[in-house]
Amino acid sequence: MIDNCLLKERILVINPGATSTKFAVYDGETLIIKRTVEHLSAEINAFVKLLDQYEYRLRIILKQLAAEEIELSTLTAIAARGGILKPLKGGTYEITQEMVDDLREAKRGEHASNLGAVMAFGLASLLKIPSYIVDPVSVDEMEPVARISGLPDLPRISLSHALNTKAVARKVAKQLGKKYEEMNLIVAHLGTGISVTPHRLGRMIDVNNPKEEGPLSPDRCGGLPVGQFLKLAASGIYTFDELKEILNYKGGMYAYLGTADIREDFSMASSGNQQANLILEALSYQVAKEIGGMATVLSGQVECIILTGGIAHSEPIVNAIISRVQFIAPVIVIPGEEELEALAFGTLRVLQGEEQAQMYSM
Ligand SMILES: Nc1ncnc2c1ncn2[C@@H]1O[C@H](COP(=O)(O)OP(=O)(O)OP(=O)(O)O)[C@@H](O)[C@H]1O
Ligand SMILES: CCCC(=O)O
Repeated sequence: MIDNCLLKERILVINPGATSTKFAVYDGETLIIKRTVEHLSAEINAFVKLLDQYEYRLRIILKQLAAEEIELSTLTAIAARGGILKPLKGGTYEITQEMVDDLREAKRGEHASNLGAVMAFGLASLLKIPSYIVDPVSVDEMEPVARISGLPDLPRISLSHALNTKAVARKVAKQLGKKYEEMNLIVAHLGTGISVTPHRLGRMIDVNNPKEEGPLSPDRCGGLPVGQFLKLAASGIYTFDELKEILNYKGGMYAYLGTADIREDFSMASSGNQQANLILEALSYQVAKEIGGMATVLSGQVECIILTGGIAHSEPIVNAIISRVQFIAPVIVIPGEEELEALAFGTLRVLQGEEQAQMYSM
């Protein structure tokens, strides 16, 4: 039964992705609507900068809410996936003008999620209601030792799928009758980017930043042989921007096979494409290797390994990873992501006074 006081809050949740905008409306903990609007690449690519998509994406949401007869005046808060902000510990943060300014400037880099807080704040300001982000991609709970890279000028950076990672970790802890803050576990988020995180007693104490480390993913290179990359960068074949695009959007599986959709790779492999087969094998091999490394971060004290994200729908990939890592700990598979729910629940915890919203400041 739903607690009556939960019904007082109606939250609009916004999660902008690279090629889609997902949004939902929750009454308390109850999902009212959930929609994913896929954007045509011709439309999205027409915008020079990511933040230029603000009105285009917001208009789509408003049109859909009107079609569903959800009055904007009934909303009591807006939640959005937080972007590449300054390093923050996990939790729910009130969106402020300062946060929006940082995201607009993309001081720490561009990412589709940078749009989330900007859209939420813009609409919430008009409606005179609060807006929040939860566990943004820049959650940084790394131990000092994990920050060391090998070159003082280049510290390792904590960027990850923190929102989904923490949400599934909490969910599994609950299923096991424990608290997230009492467990040691590893979460591998297998999406368009891949991040593998060891969680110690509720903190993400290390992680591979998918933009520059770890396994190859559908469209990111992950870690590269750095000497060879240096020669490539100095060769003049590519401009700086082209190299950046390769690292972030045209690397990984896409670079080898021309698609970031793993289902297409499987159909190529099943029609006899040996390269497709090898790259699929490499993906599970590299994910397993990363999980093994993160198990050492937890000194082998791993209660469970969670596989999540879109690729966790793929049985062959999941089975290949499990066969290599099951000696470490039991593996639990939670395909897809729970980001909209995590945003709604994180916001609800604040609105109901269970948790205090943290303030973002430089
Ligand atoms: N049902 C499915 N079966 C197999 N693979 C799937 C399925 N759904 C999605 N995928 C694969 O998952 C990958 C995308 O994962 P996901 O949708 O989690 O990424 P995203 O949300 O775009 O990015 P990210 O998770 O990095 O923020 C793609 O390679 C896609 O082919
Ligand atoms: C920026 C961290 C998450 C991702 O790679 O998409």
